[in-house]
Amino acid sequence: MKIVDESESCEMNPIVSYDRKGSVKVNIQPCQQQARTLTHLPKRPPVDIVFEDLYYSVSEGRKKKTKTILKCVSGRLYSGELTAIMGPSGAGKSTLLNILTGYRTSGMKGSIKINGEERNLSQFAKLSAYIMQDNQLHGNLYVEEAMHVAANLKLGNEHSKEEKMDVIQEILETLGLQEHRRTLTCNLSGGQKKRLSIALELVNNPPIMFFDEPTSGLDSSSCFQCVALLKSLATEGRTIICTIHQPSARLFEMFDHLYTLADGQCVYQGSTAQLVPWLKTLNLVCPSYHNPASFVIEVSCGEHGENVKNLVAAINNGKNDIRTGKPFPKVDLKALNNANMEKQSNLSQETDNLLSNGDATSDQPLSEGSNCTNNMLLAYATNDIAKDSQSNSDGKGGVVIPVDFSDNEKSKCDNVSTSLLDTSLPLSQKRYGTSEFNQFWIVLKRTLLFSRRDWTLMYLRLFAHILVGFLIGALYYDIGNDGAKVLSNLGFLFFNMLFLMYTSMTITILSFPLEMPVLIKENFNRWYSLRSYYLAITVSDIPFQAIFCVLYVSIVYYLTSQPQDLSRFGMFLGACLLISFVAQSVGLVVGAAMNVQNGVFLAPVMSVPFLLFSGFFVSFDAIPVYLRWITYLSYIRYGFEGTALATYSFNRTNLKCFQVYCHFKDPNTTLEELDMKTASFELDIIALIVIFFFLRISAYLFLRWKLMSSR
Ligand SMILES: Nc1ncnc2c1ncn2[C@@H]1O[C@H](COP(=O)(O)OP(=O)(O)OP(=O)(O)O)[C@@H](O)[C@H]1O
Repeated sequence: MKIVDESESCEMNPIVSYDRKGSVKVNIQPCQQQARTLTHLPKRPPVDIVFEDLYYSVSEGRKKKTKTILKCVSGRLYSGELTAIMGPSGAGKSTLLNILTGYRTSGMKGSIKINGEERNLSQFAKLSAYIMQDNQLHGNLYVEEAMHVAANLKLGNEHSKEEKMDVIQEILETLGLQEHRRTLTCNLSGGQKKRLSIALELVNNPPIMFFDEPTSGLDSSSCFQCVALLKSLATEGRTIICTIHQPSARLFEMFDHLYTLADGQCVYQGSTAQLVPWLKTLNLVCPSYHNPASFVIEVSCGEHGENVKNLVAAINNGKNDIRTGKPFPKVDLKALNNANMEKQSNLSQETDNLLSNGDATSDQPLSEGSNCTNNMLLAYATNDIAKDSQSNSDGKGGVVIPVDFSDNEKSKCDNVSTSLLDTSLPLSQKRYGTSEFNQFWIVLKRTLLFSRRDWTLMYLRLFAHILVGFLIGALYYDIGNDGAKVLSNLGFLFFNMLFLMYTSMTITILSFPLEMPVLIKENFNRWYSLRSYYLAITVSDIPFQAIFCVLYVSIVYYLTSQPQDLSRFGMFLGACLLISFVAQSVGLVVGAAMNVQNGVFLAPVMSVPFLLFSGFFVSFDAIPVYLRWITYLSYIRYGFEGTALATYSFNRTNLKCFQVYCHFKDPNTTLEELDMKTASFELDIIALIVIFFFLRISAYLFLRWKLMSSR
């Protein structure tokens, strides 16, 4: 008999035995899943993280009141261990994770050490990967393609194609994604997406991996698979840190190390196995059959009384570490409670005094140069117990809590295999896995692949340009050489600008807002530089827009009987193409600077003044002097002027006249009427090119700013 539990891919081995009476007993024992190791991955060093007195605050509200989120927490996260950061909602788990990853840096004080050295953010970024909560994947890629993109970007040209294939193959097999390699990412289940997110980051074997709520949205079986995967990554010598809400007892047991936060302070740090015994020493008895993870959250929420202060003090706000095989720090509970009560009453008075002065709040920031110990006074004034533990630890407050923070000895899991890892931290690693040109090329190919996959939009654009082209051609049919229909022809020229402007602009407004979450993740995890990404994205749509524009212009130019002269057609087309590209750039700027709602509203509205001052509605002379500067900014004006000059300037012969009198028979009359007699086509083109580059650079700067401000 063989029972296969597919959900966990683990065979169950039945052991059949017979008792004395001859009846059959079947014991089903779950087999140990064969731990697969990733052998093809590049070797990386094991990394331990120690953080001390981490303080983080944000400004809030109109009065810019400071809100303290992390209150001088300390902790240690070791390689080879799977660490869970737990705590009630709003305790500061994600904030701590964001700070440890280096994703958040402003407003933070304290020290973070990597293998005993102060963290160098740039160096650290090369060693770590941050897998965010929402998987942030490109839905239009097959699993295999997504892996190839990651491998090409992260492993660069130093590894051959075969080596990359081996790495991809091995990771996909290890993570159980091999059979889904030809599945589109958008069709993967939640658990598979999570595994793919991990697989993508595993390509360059980061020794530290951070996960924000890796089990959120997964069923219990997928949760188990996910945590089992994290555990196996840790067992291979990596430092795996994840935030998790409230794991089941089964999941909880799989973690090696637990770091629990409550209201921005550490209430427990140590082995998961030691949690219950440790809490017991503080008179917090976890009932039998009660999930220890739930119990510690309940305690942190205050459901079992006011224990948070005691816990923070006992664990010295993360400076103590409760480790299996090590004696507990000594805690004099009675003295601790007395000290708390005494200080509570003293502090209500202190708090009142401080608050009545009007400038001290619980969320007071640390002043420059001050340290956490100084700040404790303020924290203290608002019932923060952290200082108590510090003063107590030196034996003056009646509570004896040995601080073993300087103790670098640690008990690693016995089953950790660090054979895959080099032990030295590489000092001169490149910032990215491959050159910026390669990054540009890979991202460009990926973007073109998206366009190929999502042909609906391309067909729509093609259809719109051809349909509108024929519609305009029919409406203004054969008017281009008719002296009596010059005003209508000018209307046609203006409509061209309008149509090309809107079709180009609306497409690009959404480019960045839709890509932003993936961009944030990939850029933060050092897949590529923003410059390479930006160039690839902005270049990728230019050929399509050019083709659509050429098609549209050819149709309308021919049907409306504009001058049948190749050079005039070239000039006309040139001005139209530039208008398209400039309008694309406007869309990119708006998309980079604003969110979707504001952008979609503002981009067309912002274009209205440029349309008004294009020279079609009011000639330059008729515009009030103080408003004339707007015409210089109006790219529509340059486009309109360019097409008008291509049509009527350059010594065009008189138009045909089928009526008694045609006022605009002479093209010069039209140019005089438009105030374009002295206008220069070359200047119009130069102005459009300058505006194009100005907008493209602005879009890049806005995007960079948005990327920074999102962190
Ligand atoms: N930029 C910010 N401005 C104001 N408050 C913030 C900001 N970022 C975080 N906070 C506050 O800090 C506290 C901790 O937030 P954080 O997201 O770290 O909590 P969490 O423990 O991860 O919660 P959850 O489990 O619900 O995700 C919350 O009260 C949150 O409102």
